[in-house]
Amino acid sequence: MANSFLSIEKLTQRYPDGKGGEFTVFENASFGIEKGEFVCILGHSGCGKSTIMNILAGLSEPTEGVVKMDGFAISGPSLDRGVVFQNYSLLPWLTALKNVTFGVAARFPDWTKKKVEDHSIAFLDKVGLSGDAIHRKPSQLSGGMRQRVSIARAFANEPKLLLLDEPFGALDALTRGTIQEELLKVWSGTDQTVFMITHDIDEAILLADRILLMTNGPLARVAESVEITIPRPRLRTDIVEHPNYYAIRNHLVQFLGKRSAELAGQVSAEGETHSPETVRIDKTEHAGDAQPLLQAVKT
Ligand SMILES: Nc1ncnc2c1ncn2[C@@H]1O[C@H](COP(=O)(O)OP(=O)(O)OP(=O)(O)O)[C@@H](O)[C@H]1O
Repeated sequence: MANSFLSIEKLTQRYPDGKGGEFTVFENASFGIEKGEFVCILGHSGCGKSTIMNILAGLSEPTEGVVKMDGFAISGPSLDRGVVFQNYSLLPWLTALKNVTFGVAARFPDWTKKKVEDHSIAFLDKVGLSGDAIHRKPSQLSGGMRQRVSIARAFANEPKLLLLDEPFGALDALTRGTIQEELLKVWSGTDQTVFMITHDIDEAILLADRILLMTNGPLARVAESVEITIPRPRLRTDIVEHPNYYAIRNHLVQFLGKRSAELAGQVSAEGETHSPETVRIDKTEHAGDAQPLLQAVKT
């Protein structure tokens, strides 16, 4: 894990409790993410998902612990790490295209104006935006179109790590479904690593290689790492037919409905590290007859 592309080592976050003391959001959390992986994190409100994401983005410092990317400790924001929030955060005075070229030109200062523009147009096209729409300002676009611009902008900058904080939270279900598939399309052609917060179990199964499950806070922990044993490319309409789909889904629902509370609030022993347990659920014939339906292996 310490050799992973992204290595989260003994991360602890405490905040003042407003009564002169402090409370611990999570303690000694340790996990790794490999290059090119798409990892989603699921957990109840307040368990510390956004706190972890802000630390990975370099927007805030943990109370203790370190995050390393490519072996180097993260400190402060960097163009190597792109963030997409739920509220789009586009520059309102620029067109959709200019919102993308703005970042690309900063990231690749040696490129000609034409190269920057062609590259940006190609990424907008991948998320289904072309023609007139790319010359409109954010206020003239729908919520779904704005979020497409945010995603195109983040991928066009080619950061090593993309952090997505509930990017589809504000969208209606139909738009959400289309953009999820566009996101997969734009990601699958790259070796970019994605870490995404979502509250939507089906979205996480569709998108992720692995889902990290957090117990409830305070004193939350990343308890499990559930492998999504459904081959890619995945389509929303097809994956529900896969023999592993409902087995994985039920496991996630059980965790969030029950075990996230049962496992919550455990104080660590001095110096203890909390690494998630790997959970692999495979009901396909390739899994082998002798294999149990659910394997839980400590990493
Ligand atoms: N700057 C801060 N000062 C004090 N407490 C904070 C601060 N930021 C977050 N918290 C607290 O830390 C805990 C974790 O917050 P965080 O936003 O990371 O949770 P979350 O899992 O992302 O929740 P949600 O799913 O609702 O977005 C919460 O109890 C929150 O109130």
